[in-house]
Amino acid sequence: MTTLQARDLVKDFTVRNGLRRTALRAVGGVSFTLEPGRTVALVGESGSGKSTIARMIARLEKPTSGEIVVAGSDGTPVPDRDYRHRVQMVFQDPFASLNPFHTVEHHLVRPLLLHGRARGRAESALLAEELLQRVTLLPPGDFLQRRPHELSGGQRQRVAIARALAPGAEILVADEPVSMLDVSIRLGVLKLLARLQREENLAVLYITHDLATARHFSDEILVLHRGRVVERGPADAVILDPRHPYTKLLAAASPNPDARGRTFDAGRDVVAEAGAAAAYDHHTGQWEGAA
Ligand SMILES: Nc1ncnc2c1ncn2[C@@H]1O[C@H](COP(=O)(O)OP(=O)(O)OP(=O)(O)O)[C@@H](O)[C@H]1O
Repeated sequence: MTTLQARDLVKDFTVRNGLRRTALRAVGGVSFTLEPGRTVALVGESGSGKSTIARMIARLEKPTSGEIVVAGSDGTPVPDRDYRHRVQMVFQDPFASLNPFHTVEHHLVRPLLLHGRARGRAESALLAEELLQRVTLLPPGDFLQRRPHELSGGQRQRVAIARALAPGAEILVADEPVSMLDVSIRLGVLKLLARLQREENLAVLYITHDLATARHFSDEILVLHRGRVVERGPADAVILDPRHPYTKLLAAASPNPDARGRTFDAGRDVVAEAGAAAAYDHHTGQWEGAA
């Protein structure tokens, strides 16, 4: 099985400010490990650097410094050409990530052939059916010839997950995979990811701004603020007993009681605590009163 280590990842972007160009540090030294059968959640507000980390893991963006090492079960790094088989991404927008002109079968057969998982049409058609079974689009025969506009948002996201699995992925990076779906179908897609992680021993990086689902669907949580990890630990501990003022603030601001941890139990005290702790000094980059 495959393990991924992100070590001290840094990403700087150059941004134009009128005529001037300035450097923006989107990710400032983030490290974590993705292991088979475990989910790590990256949580943080918009702009905290979550997607940039996902894009670096998926090799859509090059780190400014730091490294990402993917190793097989014997601990040796996998060759570069294997990286893309093993590490795949599920994007936020299932409407944009599928090609409206192609059938579901095409979306699955293409990576199967491209990554050498199937030889020829018959084998790839069979494997495409198997992939649809794994993401519970049943019976597969009902879905193979459909085009994206003939699917619901949840069904599209299942196709996107099946496509990510097609190359033989063992590490899935899911970047806000349900935030664009109807609330009523979000849970189904998250449960599917959890089942795949459990039954197929996948390593999952779950990126979200939703603390409640991070708590329920991950083993470890990393809280990101301005590109840095301000708190990390076992999911329940981070949500139920947050130490860092920023985590407390996020938890207190969450509309979902499940994510509020002590706030949910202790009512106004912790909200007040979070409010008082929300003193971020933009000049020093420090949080006042951090525990
Ligand atoms: N290509 C880019 N060029 C310049 N700046 C960028 C680029 N991509 C991201 N940024 C900046 O890097 C910072 C982190 O952005 P990122 O998209 O990683 O955050 P995020 O936590 O994923 O936010 P969201 O939830 O809104 O996607 C932001 O300030 C963003 O404006």
